[in-house]
Parts: sequence; C-alpha cells; structure tokens
Amino acid sequence: MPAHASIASADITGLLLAGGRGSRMGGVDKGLQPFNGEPLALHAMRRLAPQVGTLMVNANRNLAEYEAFGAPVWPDSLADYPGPLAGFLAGLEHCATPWLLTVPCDTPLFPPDLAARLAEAAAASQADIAMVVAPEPADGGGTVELRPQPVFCLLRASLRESLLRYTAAGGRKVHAWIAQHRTVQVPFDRPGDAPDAFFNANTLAELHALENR
Ligand SMILES: Nc1nc2c(ncn2[C@@H]2O[C@H](COP(=O)(O)OP(=O)(O)OP(=O)(O)O)[C@@H](O)[C@H]2O)c(=O)[nH]1
Ligand SMILES: [Mg+2]
Repeated sequence: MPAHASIASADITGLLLAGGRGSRMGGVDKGLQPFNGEPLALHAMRRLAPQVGTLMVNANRNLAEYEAFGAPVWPDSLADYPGPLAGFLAGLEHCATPWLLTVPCDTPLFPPDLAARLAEAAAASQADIAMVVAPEPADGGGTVELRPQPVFCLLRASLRESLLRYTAAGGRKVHAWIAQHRTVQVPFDRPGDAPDAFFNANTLAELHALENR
C-alpha cells in the first residue's frame, strides 16, 4: 500500500481556461475559434471531461456560448485581464473538490492521462502543486527542451487564500506565485508521449497548422 493518500479523479475539478484577450489572434475570443469545425475550447473540454469529477469554465466574453458546452462558467473577479492567475483564482473561488486542474483552451491535443499523472506525482511527493514540464522547440533549429507549462497545473484548493493575497497585492506572475508553494514538476516526455501534445495556438496561423496535424 502506498504511504501517501492517492488522489482520485472525483477529487479533481477540471477548469478550462478561456478568459484571455487573444491579442495575438487579433483580439478574438480564442476558445470560440473553429478548430476542425467546432470551437477550439470544446476540444479541450472533451479531453478534460473523462479525467476529472467536475468541470468548470473560466471565460470573460461570450458567456452564453461557453455555457452551451454544459458546465458552469465563471468570469474573472479581477478586472482588466491580469493574466492566467485570474483564471486560477476564479476556479479556486468556485472549486468544491480538494484539487483543481487547469487546462488552457488553446491546446487541443493535451494528454489523456494528464490528470492521472499530475495527481500521482502530487500525492507521491505530498506537493501542493503539480505542474507539467514538456518538450518545446528551443531555438527554431529543431532542438527541443523541457519547459514548464504553468497553465497545466494541478492545485490544492486550499491555495485559494494564498492566491487571493498574492493577487490582491498586485502579483500577476504565475511562476512567482507557484514558486511560493511545494511544487512537483511532472515531465511528459516518456516513450509513447506525443511530442506535440502541448503545442498551443496563439495565432490563427498556428491554429490552422494544428488543425492539419
Ligand atoms: N481568466 C483569464 N485567463 C487568461 C488571461 N490571460 C490569459 N488567460 C488564459 O491563460 C491561458 C494562456 O494565455 P495565452 O496563451 O497568453 O492566451 P491569451 O492571453 O488569450 O492570448 P494573448 O492575448 O495573445 O496573450 C489561456 O488559456 C488564456 O485564456 C486573463 O487575463 N484572465
Ligand atoms: Mg496572454
């Protein structure tokens, strides 16, 4: 028997992060852009659904369109698009399970075992945060290195107070807030892991390139 308490999928609320400005896409609502004929964010939500017990969406525009996905939608309580931590905070404010898993709306190919592997690592190391590190092209020259992917984050719901304090004091940096907590980094570069699982679309050109993968 493991010495640590395991984390079941029912203990996790999945939060789809769709609250950004989409400025590199010309200011459109990124999650609603068509991807293979359906909203981009819906692909991410379908991938997330079987991995968690409960689903929520964080969005700041077009709330009715996101509501049609079938999960509760929570806008930021912080004004002026301060960044992904505002989404984390909206999720933690409404999370009724012990853990929250954040997933961005623009990475439709993320792994089907994302939650399980983050949960296993968090439990094994008794961490408060488990964060993805994944291969990314490093220099445009074909080399790849492991980089943190902080918007793919499993968080203990009890971190809400800490995040409230950090953001109320003006803190906006995901890395800096995460660094205040016991964090385990979880590599997604095992044999069999898709090398492009964490490719995201920031521009319309990247979105179309992803569609054709
Ligand atoms: N709630 C909330 N989420 C955000 C905010 N900014 C970014 N995000 C989310 O964080 C994730 C990563 O952000 P980006 O890839 O930079 O997306 P974005 O900010 O919409 O796009 P850009 O404006 O081009 O940077 C995405 O899922 C965004 O929806 C924000 O101010 N509030
Ligand atoms: Mg951004």
